[in-house]
Amino acid sequence: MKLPIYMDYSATTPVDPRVAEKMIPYLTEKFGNPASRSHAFGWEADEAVEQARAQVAALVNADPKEIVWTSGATESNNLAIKGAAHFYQGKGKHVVTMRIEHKAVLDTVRELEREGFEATYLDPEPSGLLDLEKFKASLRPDTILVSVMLVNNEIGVIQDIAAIGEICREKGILFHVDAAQATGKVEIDLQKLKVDLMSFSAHKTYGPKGIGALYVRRKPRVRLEAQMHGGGHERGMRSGTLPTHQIVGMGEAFRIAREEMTQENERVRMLRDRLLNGLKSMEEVHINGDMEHRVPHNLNLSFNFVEGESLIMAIKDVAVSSGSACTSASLEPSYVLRALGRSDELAHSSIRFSVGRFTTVEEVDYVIALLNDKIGKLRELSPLWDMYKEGIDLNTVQWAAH
Ligand SMILES: Cc1ncc(COP(=O)(O)O)c(C=O)c1O
Repeated sequence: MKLPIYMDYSATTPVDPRVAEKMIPYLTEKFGNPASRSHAFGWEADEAVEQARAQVAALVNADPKEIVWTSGATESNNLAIKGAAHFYQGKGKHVVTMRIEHKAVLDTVRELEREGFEATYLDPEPSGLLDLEKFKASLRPDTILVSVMLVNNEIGVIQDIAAIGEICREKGILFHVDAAQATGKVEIDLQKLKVDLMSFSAHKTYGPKGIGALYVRRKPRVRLEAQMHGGGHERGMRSGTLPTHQIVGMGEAFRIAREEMTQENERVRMLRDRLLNGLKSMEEVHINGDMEHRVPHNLNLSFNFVEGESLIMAIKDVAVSSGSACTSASLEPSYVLRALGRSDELAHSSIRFSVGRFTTVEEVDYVIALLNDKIGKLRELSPLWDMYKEGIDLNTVQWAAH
């Protein structure tokens, strides 16, 4: 078995070798600009772009004409939220989202607030799920847009976007969904869902980085104000020469996802559940987020009485994400876990494990053994752990002020 072990598939995935193989000719001999309408190089590239558009549309049961290429889910979220808010601002200036959205949504909504829009950030239930009654109560006559993610990147919880969409449609409010973490994990049927805008990214689904797409509903038609101005590509919604090789990669990655999703989810769920069983036999291990409404590859655990930074250092041969300060750009413990009502301590001691297509049983068993060993050792160094083991209620202890 090769070290380090990769268990951070929610951060990014390797490009599937089948995807890479399809991309290479479009970097070399098939290098034409898909916007060149007057010669065979352009036609060849354009054909590949349109085939990929159909492959992306097929995974989510959309019309290929509803797919707009972008540089990734960050750009798709920006285009959807700012594009819709700017276009429809005459109807109202209120936007609703959730506190556990990805920063690509939260910071975009904050930007709208700076422009004079108003925003409501809904808290999830402790499970991570949105309470539909609280959601309904947040809507106002001037609400023009709701943005709720399908799958949360930290805790893997799946929101009920079918129900949220019904409520939005009934009230004539546009509904945007960030589905960056959902493709290949969750069935998405845009013929059935009342979703108007949906963001996708290739690199979370075994495609290349730097390419994504935005679904823009045609019936009823959704309009957007462009955020990138130029040659009028993508029906004026997103200018810029299309990166054919990246697009071909995304198309092939989504084709594979559609074909292999059922078996892959089964295998990945088995690995995730094996990991959970091997870790939860330890004391004071807390699961973050609902386990029932959750993608099969994600596990987010807090290891009480262990400092997140020390744990990450102790298991440096295993690539995972931490809800703790020093491994992320911000100094705060995970805002997602805090929004679930987790204490700072538990948020700091959290680890997100995300397994995937190339994870093996051997790797899972190695990680289980390593964590059991290291957590045992780290806890031996913790005075709080000693007190807990002696049966002292830590909530009643008077700590000295510093
Ligand atoms: C839920 C979610 N939205 C958006 C993004 C940003 O996607 P991209 O890296 O394609 O810009 C990510 C990835 O980190 C994500 O997990």
